[in-house]
Amino acid sequence: MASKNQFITFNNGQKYPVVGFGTWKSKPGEVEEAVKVAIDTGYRHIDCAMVYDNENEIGKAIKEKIDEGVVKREDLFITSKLWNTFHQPDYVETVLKKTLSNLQIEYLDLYLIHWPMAFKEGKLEDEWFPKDADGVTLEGNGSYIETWKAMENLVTKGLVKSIGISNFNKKQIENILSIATIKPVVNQIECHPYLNQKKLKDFCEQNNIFVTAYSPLGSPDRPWAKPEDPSLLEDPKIVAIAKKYGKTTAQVLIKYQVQRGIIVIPKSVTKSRIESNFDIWDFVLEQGDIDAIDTFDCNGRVLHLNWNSHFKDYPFHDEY
Ligand SMILES: NC(=O)C1=CN([C@@H]2O[C@H](COP(=O)(O)OP(=O)(O)OC[C@H]3O[C@@H](n4cnc5c(N)ncnc54)[C@H](OP(=O)(O)O)[C@@H]3O)[C@@H](O)[C@H]2O)C=CC1
Ligand SMILES: CC(=O)C(C)=O
Repeated sequence: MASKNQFITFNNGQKYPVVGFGTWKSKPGEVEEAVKVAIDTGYRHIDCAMVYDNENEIGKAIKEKIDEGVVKREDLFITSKLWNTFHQPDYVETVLKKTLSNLQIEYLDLYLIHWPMAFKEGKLEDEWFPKDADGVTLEGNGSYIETWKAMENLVTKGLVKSIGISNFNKKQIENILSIATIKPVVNQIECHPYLNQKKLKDFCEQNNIFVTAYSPLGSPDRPWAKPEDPSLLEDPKIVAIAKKYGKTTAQVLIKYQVQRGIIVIPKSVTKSRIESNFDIWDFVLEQGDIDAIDTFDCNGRVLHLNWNSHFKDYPFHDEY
């Protein structure tokens, strides 16, 4: 199994592995083993979030691999995200420290504001999705601008190496850039052939911000998926391209992002898939195939969280 990876360089000089390992929906009981397999396979970039409710187990896997001597802490690139109930600036450091303690590490390589929108402010023991009696998600007073200032303090204190954003649209990025002392290094967004994010990617690149593609395989295990939804992994056009290279559709979907200069974080808890998703270094998609895949865009967003579309900072009303 090839264990090489490509690295990109953020606007602050930090190098980061292009292919990372997703952990949303990886359940306690399976995620520890999955992260160990990932590290053994050669992944060094692990994408976490407090809201995934599994950082404790990921921390155990990381500690075990460091204790075994398989990796050193400085070989790993660990990302986590500040959840929407924690946009109050005074609380940001406390929440980050809880993530560090769950992951059993002293610093994060990258910390993201998970969404621009603020939910009703909470504490660590509270609900991740606070709702009223009718089940409607409650908006908070937090502002991502104030949150960003608190994120900058984490860099100054050495608790995180880089900071970034996730699910931000163009206008929201402009708002951050207009007040930032420390600029975001990435915007982590949904990105795959059905939603290739060309315009937002171009805008991010013009501002020296990398895009990280989440749900690069179309997130088939998202909790709200319906049997009749289109399946990216089984799309005959992508299957045909995969056959041409003798690769799996997942390998083509991952390599498509790498060749576009996009960081990509596929998730799996299946050993053979964890390994094959990382085994993408021995082929190059021809430009004609990349151009063809670019035409599959159909604004096919799967992670719209549209039950929050009444929030002032809901990001998906704008074109991009
Ligand atoms: N910032 C944000 O708001 C968000 C961030 N993310 C991050 O991005 C990561 C990836 O996105 P995610 O939504 O999980 O979905 P992905 O697009 O990575 O798809 C994961 C699904 O694909 C399956 N799969 C993985 N590899 C293969 C393969 N080779 N062949 C067939 N099926 C495969 C997995 O199954 P199995 O596990 O059973 O092998 C799982 O069901 C997340 O885990 C998370 O870390 C995701 C959503 C939002
Ligand atoms: C999966 C995820 O990151 C969400 C729902 O924000």
